[in-house]
Amino acid sequence: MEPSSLEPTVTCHVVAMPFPGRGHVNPLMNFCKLIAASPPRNTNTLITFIVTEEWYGFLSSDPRPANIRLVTVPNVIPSEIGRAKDWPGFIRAALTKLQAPVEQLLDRLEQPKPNVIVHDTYLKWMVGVGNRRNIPVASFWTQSATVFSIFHHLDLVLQNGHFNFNLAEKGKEQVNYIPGVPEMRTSDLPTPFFSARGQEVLDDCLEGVSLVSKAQFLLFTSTYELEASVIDALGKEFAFPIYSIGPAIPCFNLNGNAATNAGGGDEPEYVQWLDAQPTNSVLYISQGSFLSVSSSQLDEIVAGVHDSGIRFFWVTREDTSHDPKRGDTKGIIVPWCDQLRVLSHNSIGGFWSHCGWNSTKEGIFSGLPMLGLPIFWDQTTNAKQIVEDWKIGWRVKKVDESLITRQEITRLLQKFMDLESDEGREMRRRAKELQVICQQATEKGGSSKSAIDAFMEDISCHIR
Ligand SMILES: O=c1ccn([C@@H]2O[C@H](COP(=O)(O)OP(=O)(O)O[C@H]3O[C@H](CO)[C@@H](O)[C@H](O)[C@H]3O)[C@@H](O)[C@H]2O)c(=O)[nH]1
Repeated sequence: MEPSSLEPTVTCHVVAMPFPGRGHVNPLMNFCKLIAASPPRNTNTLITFIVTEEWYGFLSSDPRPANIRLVTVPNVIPSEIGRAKDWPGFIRAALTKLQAPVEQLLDRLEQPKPNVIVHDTYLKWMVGVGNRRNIPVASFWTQSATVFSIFHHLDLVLQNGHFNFNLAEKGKEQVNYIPGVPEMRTSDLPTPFFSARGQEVLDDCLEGVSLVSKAQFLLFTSTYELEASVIDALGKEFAFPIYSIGPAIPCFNLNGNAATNAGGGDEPEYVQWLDAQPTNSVLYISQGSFLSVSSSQLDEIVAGVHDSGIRFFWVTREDTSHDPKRGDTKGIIVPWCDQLRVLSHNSIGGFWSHCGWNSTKEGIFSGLPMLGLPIFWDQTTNAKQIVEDWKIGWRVKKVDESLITRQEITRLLQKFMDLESDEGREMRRRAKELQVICQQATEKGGSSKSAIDAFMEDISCHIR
C-alpha cells in the first residue's frame, strides 16, 4: 500500500473500486483526479483507489495528485494482457474473485472511515459490501446514460420481443418505448440482445444495473446536455440524485499548447510527426483496447486505408504487416498513444472509432467528426447516437451488413476527409458545436463541474 502523508488532516475519504479494464479504470481515475485536485478540497480529501497488483504496475508511474493513493489486492483474476481470449471468463472472475480480497482490504482501511465507496456498476457485489459496513455507495456507470436506461428497462425490451431476436428478421423494428431515449432500431441495441457473444455474462451484468437501486448515489460519465432527456427520465425513477459528472476524460492534462507540439524535442515521435502534417488532414484510427474485427475485415480496412491516399495515424497492435504498402509516408502506426492528446492535435481531422464510450467522449471533446465501426456491447448504441442523434459522424457499415470491401472503404474515407464537401462541412460544424457544449460543461458553472461539486457536498466532503 502506498503511504499517505495526509491522513492526520483527512476529513473526507473516498474509496474507489474500478472494474479492471482500461475503458473502466480510466474514467474512474479521471473522476478521482478531478475531485482530488479541485481546491479547496484537495487539502482534506483522501482517495483510496483499489486495483490489482497487475493494474498497479500499469498505473503507478502515471502522475497523479498526492492525495490519491493506489492500494492493491492480489492478482486473483486473469491477466489484462490477452483478456479478450476468454472475455466471459474474465468477467466472471472479476464478479466472483475480487470481493474477498477487497473486503479484507477494507477491514484494514477503516480509518478514517470512508465517506463513500465509488464503484463500477458492473462490480455488483460492492453494493452489499458498502451497505453491510454502513458506508454510502455511489454506483459509477462508465457507459452512456442511454445504454444504462436500456439495461434498466429490460422488462420493456422483453415485452416488445426485442431480446434474443433474429437480426435479419427484426433488425429494422423500432425501439420507441424507453423513457427519454430517442427512437432507434433494434440493431442499435447493445449487441448481447441479438448476438450470442456476451450473452453468457449478460445476466450478471444486468444484476449490477438492477442493484443500483440499493446504492445511495448514481454517477453518469456523461455530459448532461448530450443525453438530457434520458437522464431526466431516469431521474424520476430513482429515489436518489443522479450526477452527470462526465466526460471523465483527462482533459485536465491538456494545456493551451495541446493543439500543437508543446515541448519540442522531448515529445514522443508521433507528436513530432503530427506537427509536420497540415491542419485537419489526418484520420486517427483506433478500434479500441481489446476486441477486434475479423481478420478478413481487417485486411480490407488496411488495403482501403492505404488505397485512399489519406494521411492516417493508426493505433493498433494487430499485424498489418501483410500490406505491401506499409511504410509509405502517408501514415504512421503506433501500438499505443496518449489518445486525447493526439485527438486534440490540430492536424487530426477525423476519428475512425470502435465507439467505446470513452473514445466517443474524447472525439466529441476534440470537436472531431467520427466514423463508427462498433464491434460489441454498448458500441452499437453509441454509434447510433453519434450518427443519428448528434449527427457528428457516419457509419462504416451497419451491424447487419457483412464485410465492407476495400473499394468501399477507400471511397468512404476520401469523402469523409474531404473538407470541402457540403455534407462533411455540416457534420464538422455540428462536431464543433458539441465540442463547445462539452468543454463548457467542465468549466466553472458548467453542468459537469456543478455535478461533481454537488456530489462532494452531498457526501459531506465540504470543508468542515
Ligand atoms: O492508444 C490508445 C488507445 C486508447 N486509449 C485510451 O483507452 C481508453 C479506451 O476506452 P474506450 O474508448 O471506452 O474503449 P474500450 O477500452 O474498448 O472500452 C470498454 O469499456 C467502455 C466503457 O465501459 C465501453 O464503452 C466499451 O464498449 C468497452 O469495450 C480511452 O480512455 C482512450 O483514451 C489510449 O489512451 N491510447
